[in-house]
Formats: sequence, structure tokens, C-alpha cells
Amino acid sequence: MRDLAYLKLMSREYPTIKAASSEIINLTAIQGLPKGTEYFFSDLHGEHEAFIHLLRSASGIIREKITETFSHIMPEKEEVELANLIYYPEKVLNQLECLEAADDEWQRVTIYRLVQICKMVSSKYTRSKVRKKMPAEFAYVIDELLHVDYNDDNKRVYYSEIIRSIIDIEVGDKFIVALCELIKNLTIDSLHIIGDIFDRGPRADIIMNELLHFHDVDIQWGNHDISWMGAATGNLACICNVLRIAISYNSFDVLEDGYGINLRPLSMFAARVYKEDPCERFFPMTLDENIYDAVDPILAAKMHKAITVIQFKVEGQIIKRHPEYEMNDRILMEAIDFKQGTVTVEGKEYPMVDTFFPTVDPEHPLELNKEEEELLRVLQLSFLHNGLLHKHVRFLYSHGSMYKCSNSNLLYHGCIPMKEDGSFEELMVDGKAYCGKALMDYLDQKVQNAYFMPEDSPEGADARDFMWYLWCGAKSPVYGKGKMTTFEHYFIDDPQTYKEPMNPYYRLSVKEEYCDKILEEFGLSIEGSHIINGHVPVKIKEGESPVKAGGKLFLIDGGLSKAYQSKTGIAGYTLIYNSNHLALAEHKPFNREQESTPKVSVVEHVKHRVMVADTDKGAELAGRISDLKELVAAYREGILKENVE
Ligand SMILES: O=P(O)(O)OC[C@H]1O[C@](O)(COP(=O)(O)O)[C@@H](O)[C@@H]1O
Ligand SMILES: [Mn+2]
Repeated sequence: MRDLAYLKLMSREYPTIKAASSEIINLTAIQGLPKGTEYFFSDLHGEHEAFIHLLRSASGIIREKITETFSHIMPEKEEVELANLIYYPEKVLNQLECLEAADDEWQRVTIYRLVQICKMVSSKYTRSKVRKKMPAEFAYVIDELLHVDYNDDNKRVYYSEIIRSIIDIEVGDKFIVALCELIKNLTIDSLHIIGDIFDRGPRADIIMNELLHFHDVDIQWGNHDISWMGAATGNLACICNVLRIAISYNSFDVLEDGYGINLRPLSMFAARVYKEDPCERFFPMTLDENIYDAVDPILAAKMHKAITVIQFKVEGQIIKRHPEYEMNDRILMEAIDFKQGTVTVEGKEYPMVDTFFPTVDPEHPLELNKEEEELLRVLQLSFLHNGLLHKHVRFLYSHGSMYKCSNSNLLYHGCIPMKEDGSFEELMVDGKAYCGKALMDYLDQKVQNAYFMPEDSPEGADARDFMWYLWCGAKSPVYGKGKMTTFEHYFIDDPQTYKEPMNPYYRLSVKEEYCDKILEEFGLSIEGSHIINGHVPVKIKEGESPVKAGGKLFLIDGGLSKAYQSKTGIAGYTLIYNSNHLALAEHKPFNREQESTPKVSVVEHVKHRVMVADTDKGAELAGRISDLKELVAAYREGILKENVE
């Protein structure tokens, strides 16, 4: 028996036997429904336009639903217009209003069509679940429209009357927006982002705003997200890192227009210190044009070099503070022979392609000069006191984690570090060795400490440094490579030095037995469970498949990031898990002008249709039903009194 205090608390919400019983009936009905559709994306890398389009179009499924609803009789042009309206209702309505094209007749027809689509996409849910997804002000009306009997003449009249009065009182546009949002909400029941929202692409901040308003989303942190979260805690190496990557991709908009980070101190410093230096290796890539903050590439190259040099200095300092990171061989600023113009990496000497270091003291190469120190102080303040960034980072904390077990799937961005022999690799943290699930749980806590521990606590400071280790450390589960060769890329010509050895996980996890080992480690059944992974682009054009280990592992980094599309040959994947199957949608490069339907292939049919009762949510509901039954029993036995008004 539950304790009485708990039942009393429940009785506030269900004050009578009738109220509790009707909720039992409602929840039991939900248990018997097919599970909602889950969507999985990974490695969004700031590609806001492509991602938002995929999300709003449910990766092509909404278009399919339109075609099905109107049994293929609607002309394609109208289908496209309707689809666009559903994806971007406010924008399309605005355009139509400017053209004076959204007249009463158009609104009437549109509402009718949207209601038909709503009916189609809500058919697998209970009336109550659908109602809960409606905006309160229109819930009653939408509910009526969805359940009208078209064979009944009186009801048909009633139906037209409702629509007419919506238009008469001039809330037609608001009503249309509400219907469009409901359709999208019903199509994607829940959303999983397997990490790397940030960096490379133009506007991760816009993606974060979109996710912030999504009804059900969880995030498994990627190394790039961790780097931004670290920057928000004030970690200097992470701050330099996010600035360096953004500048190198010419993504000034995300910094200046997005997060309002003032780059003027950096640009003035760079222009002065690197005045005579062409900074050839530091010219930014130009995958996207900046809309708001176009920066002259010559200046951008100088800013890029300035922040890179500072980054290598502060990274060296972190490594010195933490011998336990075992990264001394990565303090390459100290491996430079400034007279010879060479650097020694892993015992081998290489000529450096750039030897102009006006801010480096060869005797103390990790020391920042006065100006660099002042610059970092200013930059750190703008990260620490950044309202929007902190809103986004808090969301990453509240909705994110190192991993998640969700409906018998195990989700994480990088890897579970392994040794060559297939055992889990141990990482020494805070004097103790952790591996496998224990490592992931421990690191989850450490990431929390970085942000939430008081500023002056030693534990907090240690965790903040550790955010940088997670970005690029050899045993970091979100990174999963033996080293990060950023220094070599900038300063050495020999591509042999660019190699970043992958953790043995990547070789082993393509075999079923190792996936089973990992699933068991996380308490999941080896039958019917999957691992869903991002981080490593799948090279489709070289014949690689995202489905590995006999269907147990899905690697869904398909290259939504423009920078990686030439490697993968496509423009990203969506994994879609509904009650019948797991399917992969393969996307073509995003084109604003023309919607392209993705190639969807079913990768696994489930043996029995998956019902809500079979899911994590179902288990939660079962607990709720049993509590409610106890509440009813307590009322019946007189232990608690009903509150009949
Ligand atoms: O392709 P870029 O942007 O120059 O970055 C390369 C660096 O990014 C990394 O691939 C990490 O980023 P990912 O998590 O997106 O793979 C490093 O291993 C590598 O050094
Ligand atoms: Mn990654």
C-alpha cells in the first residue's frame, strides 16, 4: 500500500471515486494504442535551415499524409502549397496577406483541408491525448470539427457554421496556425537529438530556439555541445575553441547576431598584432555567406590565427594543471624549436609552415601576454553574462545527458570507450577508475558540476576544466579518438600527422556480440534493442551503411553538415521509429526552392505492433494506474473521504 500522505496528495487531483476511475479508464485506453512516432537526428552542426525544414516536414512524412488524405487527387502544386503552410504557417500567412490572397474563401477551404489532415494523423491516438495537444483557446472547436459526423446533414450545417464564425470573428489565421501546429505535433510524438547541434554550420542558436519550443525532445550531448557548454561555464580553452571553429567556418552570424558576442576586441587585437602577417593557413572556409556580419576574409584570417595561438596556450595550461589527463605529449607549443622553425611530435621533427608568433615568449610559450590576458578576460565575461547562451545551455542541461535508454534503445553521441580486447576502457577521474555505464553516469554528474557548482568551489573548477577534456581527451566518450590534431592541421604540412586514431569501439561495435555486451551493460535486453550513435559521418558513397552489427547499431551521422556532405554523399538521415517499423530517411541537400522527398527505407519490421503499454511511457502509466486503483480502494474503505462538491 502506498503511504497515506501520497494518496492524500493524489486525492487533490482526483477527489472522487468517479474522477479516479475515469482517469483509470483513460490511461488504460492509452495503453492499448500504438506507440507514438519517435524521430532521431544527429550532428546538426548549425545547419538551421535544413534541420528546421526536416523537423517541420517530419522528414517528408507530412507530405505523404497530405497525399494519402486526399487520395492522390490534389494537384501537386496545391499539395506543395498546403505542405508549406503546415511547415511555416506564420510566414506563409504573412506572404498571402501581403498578396491579399488569404480571403474568406481561401480560409474556409484551407481550414477544411487541414481538419481532414488532422483527422488522418490523429487517428491512432485517443481523443483525450489529441485534445491535450491542442492550444486551450481552440481545443473545444477543433475537437468538435474532428469528430463531426459527415453523414448527418444537421451536423454538416453545424460544421460549416463553426468555420464561418471563426472567419467572421477574424481569428481564421490564428485557427489555421493552431491546426498546422497540431498536425506537426501529432506527426512527431517525440524527438531525440544524438548530439552535435553546434559548430561548422551557420546558426546553431536558431536550432536551439526551435528545440526550446518543441513539445517533447531529449538531447544526448555531443563533443561540440560540450565545448559550448564548457564555454558558458567560463572555460577559456572552450571559449577559444568555439570562437576558433566559428571563425574558421566564417560563421560570424552565430556569434555576433545570434549570441551578441562582441568580437571587436579580438578583431582590433588581431589586426594590430598580425598586421604584417598574411595568415595564409587561417583563411575561413565559405560554405555560407554571413547575412548580418560579413567580415573581410583578410581580417577574419588574422582573428582566426590570434584565437588559435591563444587556444594552444590555454590548452597547454589546462594539461599542466591536470597530469591525470595524460596529455603532456599534446603541449605542442612547448615542442616548438623557435630558432629552427620546427616542431617535434611523438619523437619526430617536422618543419613548421608558419613560424610567426609575435605573442609567444619562446622561453615560456604557454604564457599569455598582457594583451591576450585582457582580451580573454573580456571574452570570458561576454560568455559568462550572455543571457541567450545561458538560456540555451540550461536547456541542454535540463533536456540532455551523456546517454539515454529510451524504449529499449540506447542513445549516445560518440562511444563507450573500449580496449582492443573488447573490455571497457577505464578512465581515472577523481582518483577512481570508471568504465562502461558507471563512467557515463559519473561523467554526467561531472558535467552538471561544471555548470551548477558554486564558482569558488574547487570541485566546480575541476569540472569546468574537465569539459575541455571531454571535448578532445583520448578517453572521452563523446570524442572517442586518441588525439585531436588541430595543431598539426595548422602548422605541419605532412598529412600523416593529421590522423586521429579511433577508439577500438568503432571497430568492435560493428559486431553484434559487442553491441550485446554494451546493451547488457546498460540493462537493456539484447533482443529487440538497438544502439543509436552519431559523431562519425557514414560514407554512403563509398558503400558504407548506417545499419551495422546485424541491425543492432545505427550510425546516423549522414552529413547534415554541409562541410561533410562531400564525404558522405548525402545530406543527413532521420531515423523514424513508429509502432510498426524502424525506417531511415535519407536526405538530399537542402534546397530552399524545391522540396525533395527523402528516400525512406524500412530497416526493421517489429514482430508485434508496439503499443504504448510496451514503452517506457507505458510502464509509467502502469504505475499511475496502480496508484489510482489504490486511491479508489482507499475511498471505498473509508481511509480517505471523497470530496464531492
Ligand atoms: O572538419 P573540421 O571542422 O576542421 O574539424 C576537424 C576536427 O573535428 C573533429 O572531427 C571533431 O568534430 P566531430 O565531433 O564533428 O567529428 C576532430 O576530430 C577533428 O580534428
Ligand atoms: Mn561529434
